[in-house]
Order: sequence, then structure tokens, then C-alpha cells
Amino acid sequence: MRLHRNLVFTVIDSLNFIFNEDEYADKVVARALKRDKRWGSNDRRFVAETIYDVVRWKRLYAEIAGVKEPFDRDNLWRMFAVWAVLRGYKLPDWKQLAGTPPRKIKGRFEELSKIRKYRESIPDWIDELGTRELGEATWEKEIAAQNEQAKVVLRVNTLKTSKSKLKAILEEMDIATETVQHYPDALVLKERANVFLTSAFKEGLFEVQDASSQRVVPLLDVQPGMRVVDACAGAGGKTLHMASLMQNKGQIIAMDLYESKMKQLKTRAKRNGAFNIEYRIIESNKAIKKLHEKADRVLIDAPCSGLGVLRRNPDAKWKLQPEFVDNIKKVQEEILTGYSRMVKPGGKLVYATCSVLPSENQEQVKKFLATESGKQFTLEKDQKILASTSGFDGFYMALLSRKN
Ligand SMILES: C[S@@+](CC[C@H](N)C(=O)[O-])C[C@H]1O[C@@H](n2cnc3c(N)ncnc32)[C@H](O)[C@@H]1O
Repeated sequence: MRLHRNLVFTVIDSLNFIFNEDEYADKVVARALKRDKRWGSNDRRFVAETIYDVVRWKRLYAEIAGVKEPFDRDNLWRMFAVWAVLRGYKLPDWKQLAGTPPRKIKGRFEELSKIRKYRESIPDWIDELGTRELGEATWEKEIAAQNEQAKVVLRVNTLKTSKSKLKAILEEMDIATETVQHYPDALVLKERANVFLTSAFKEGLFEVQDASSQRVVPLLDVQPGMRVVDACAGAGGKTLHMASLMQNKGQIIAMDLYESKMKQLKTRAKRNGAFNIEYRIIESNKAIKKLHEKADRVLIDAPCSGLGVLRRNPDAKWKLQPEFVDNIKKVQEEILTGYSRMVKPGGKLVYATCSVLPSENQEQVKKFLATESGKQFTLEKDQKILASTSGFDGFYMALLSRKN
């Protein structure tokens, strides 16, 4: 395997933006892929995967390379050399790679692999938090699973096509997929591909949505004709799933604090042919009050630490702060108490997060059930999904029903 100079320079520049300019990895990768129109799919894959890999393994690679933050360009080259050696590349004799002996790199890797915080490349505080919340044995497996590369999972938009039709359309484009038992609308790519460039995506035949995330809306049991509130809709991954399961019949009220996210949702809804969505920005509590006891179903897809989706967002390991996790738990509590009031007597509520921490999940639900608002609800069931046992993202979802 040969390393190509212009691809590697793009990787180094991109790492500089992520580590030193505090930019988000996904945005930097998207920009990097536009740098040279002549790149083929293998080149693009190299650029994207190498950037994500170095971000994911930052702590381990920095320790092996003997460099400390803030990383200057020499440091970034040393970390890249670690990546290349561990992936089996023969280092070319470029001047930037001088002084990075492969034997030393392999030796340090062996030594550091005995210590979890280096082996799994995580900050001490996340390692301690995970151990405290999940127990040593489960955390050990979970963090290892969350360091693997995420699969690309599609959700078929049943407003426009069926799973078998989409599978055949993608096959025509040389994109092979497989179905997964118990996930009725999911297709998993056998090999990574940029599906956003396909005509099938542009026509709204599918969305990219992890399989665990695809379990949330079915749990809420939405039916055509219902009034459903998606209270933390964001860019609307689950709103679109609702529209699809409701066959565009009934009313979905999608809410969020941010107009920018609602805008993204509107674009996606148009592409999906989802017409039964109303958009509301939450500027004050009035928006919630207006809907008290008006909804058959409410989804609270709560803001969270994201400690279930590190595969997808490896830079979250470095951007996340302990204070953020403490704060977001307070927000979750307030949202559960306040927004649950929108559920009609006899209606249903799902509380979900993309975190594996019990303190954001089952413990929040337990606390809520003991409050005045919570006393009107019964916990029907919940699902604690770990990446290590499911093979997909870590998620939590609880179904609560409001008493009549
Ligand atoms: C987990 S994300 C939602 C993802 C989205 N449901 C999807 O499936 O694509 C959580 C969302 O909650 C929003 N949010 C944060 N605080 C909120 C609040 N107090 N009320 C409503 N939404 C809030 C965030 O802006 C974010 O979009």
C-alpha cells in the first residue's frame, strides 16, 4: 500500500482544523472531500477514514508519538506516522516523516495497549464515569465497541418506496445492502459508500439513520390520524420516521429551540414527501402550554451526553466536558416534567437518549415517575441498547402511558 502526498497533506491540514481551531470533524471532513474533484472513491475514503481514525485514537497516538497538545504540524505528522505504521503502511522517505521509527511505534503500542484509557483512547474522566455507571466489565466492552467504525444504515422512506424496491435500486448502482431482523425499515450497507450522492437519496427514497435510532418511533406506536408532538425534533430524523409510519395522515408538531435545525428538517421533509408536519420554535414555555393535554403521542428525544454514539462522533470524546453532562441532566429533568404535560389522558410518551449512562436514562425516568407530573404516568417498558451487544449505536428509550 502506498501513501499519496496530496491525500496525506489534506489529512494533516484537516487535523489541524479539528485539534487547533476547534472545528467539528464532520464539517472538516465534508470540506476536505471537496478539495480535489479528481479524487476517486478510494481517495475520498482514505481521507475521511484517516481523519476520523486519528481523531478517534488521538490520546493513544499522541502518547505513542510522545507529543502533547497543542499539536503543531510536526506533532500532527508524528501522529499520522503512528496511524500509518499501525495500519501496515511502509513509511515513505518524506522529510516530514523522518524520526518516526516503525519499530519504536509498534513497541510503544504494545506497552500502552495494556492500559484501558490509552488502549481505548479516552479522557480519564470519561473512563471513570463509564466505570462508575456501567461497572468495569460492561464499560470495558462498551467503550471498545464504541471505538469501532459505525456501519452505514439506511431507513427506507415507505412514503415513497419499499425495502425490496430500494434494495434493488441500490444494487443497480453497485451498492449492496442487507436487511436486519427486527428492524423492518433498515438496510445496512455491506461496504461503505457515499450514499448522499445517489439519485435515490436525492429523490427521498431513504434517510441515513442508525438501526438503534430506528427503534424509537415504533416504540411510541404512532398511528395514521393521530396528533403527535416531536418535542426535541432537531433536524428531524425521527419526525420523518413518524410521517412515514403515519402514512402522512394526522398531524405531527415538530418543535425545537433552534430555527436552523427546523430549516434542515423542512428541506428533508420536502425531499421525503412528508406533508403532515407543522414546525414550531420553542421561544418560551407558552409554546408547550398551548399543547397541554392535546397530544396522543409525545416524543422526547432528549439532548444528552451522546455517550452512545461515539462511533459516529469520535471528536465528542475530546469536546465533551463533565460540566456539560451535569447540566444536560438538569435539562432532561426539566424537559420530562414540563413536556410530559402535552400528553392527553390515555396517551403515550417516549423518553429517549443516545447515551448509555443510566443517570441520563432509567434513573431520569425513575425520578420523573416520583414527581407530581410523573405520578400520572406508568412505565410500560424500556430498552437499554448497548453498542457492545447490539452492534449498533448505544440508545435508551422508555415508553410511558398517561393514566385516564
Ligand atoms: C438528540 S437531539 C434530537 C435529534 C432528533 N430528534 C433526530 O432524530 O434527528 C436533541 C434536540 O433537542 C433540542 N433541545 C435542547 N434543549 C431543548 C429544549 N429545552 N426544548 C426542546 N428541544 C431542545 C436540541 O436542539 C436538539 O436538536
